[in-house]
Amino acid sequence: MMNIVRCDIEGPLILEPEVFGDERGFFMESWNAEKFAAAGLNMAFVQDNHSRSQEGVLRGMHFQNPGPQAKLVRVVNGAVYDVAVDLRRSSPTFGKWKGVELSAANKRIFWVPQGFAHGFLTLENDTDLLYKCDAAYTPSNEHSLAWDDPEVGIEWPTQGLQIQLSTKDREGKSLSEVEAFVWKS
Ligand SMILES: Cc1cn([C@H]2C[C@H](O)[C@@H](COP(=O)(O)OP(=O)(O)O[C@H]3O[C@@H](C)C(=O)[C@@H](O)[C@H]3O)O2)c(=O)[nH]c1=O
Repeated sequence: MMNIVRCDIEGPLILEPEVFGDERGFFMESWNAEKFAAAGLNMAFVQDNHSRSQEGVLRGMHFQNPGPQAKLVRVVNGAVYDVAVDLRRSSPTFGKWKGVELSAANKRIFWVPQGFAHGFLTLENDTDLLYKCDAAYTPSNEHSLAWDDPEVGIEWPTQGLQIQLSTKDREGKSLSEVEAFVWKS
């Protein structure tokens, strides 16, 4: 049985799949349409992504609008601190964030619904992060919320890490600047 942990923000979920270990290694279902639908995750994925990052890489906080993407995120090598920021304009938790450690060891899967900005900080070298998306990548609709926006105030576990950002993410915007682009529902 998969364990489902709800968050204090309505929407994101932490999924803890059942892991079957034996002398060969382990087996787990990382996605099962019927079982995940029973948990309310009833969607058609259209894209699977894989990124590898070195320790201290911070990618985010990204969102698309129009064309919002829900994401099902997991780590198969290494570890990340993964964060979702609620950018649903009419949500009572607009601007609030949820962070969770995802690792090859804990095998947690993070469900980030549509209308959230998503990003992560890599805690180990050669961290492989896989995620499924329910809408295609459309770069012209993509926006970057600054990872360190003081109004959002994400508490990143940066201690001892040399943070590396893409050019795009160094130019991330503040919450008030991206507010014009967020999902209205
Ligand atoms: C995201 C993406 C990128 N690309 C290309 C564009 C670019 O040349 C190269 C690297 O893109 P980026 O710098 O945007 O990659 P990255 O910073 O890893 O972007 C990702 O960050 C995480 C936090 C997310 O949530 C994702 O949705 C996505 O935005 O890959 C695609 O072809 N398809 C895609 O779906």
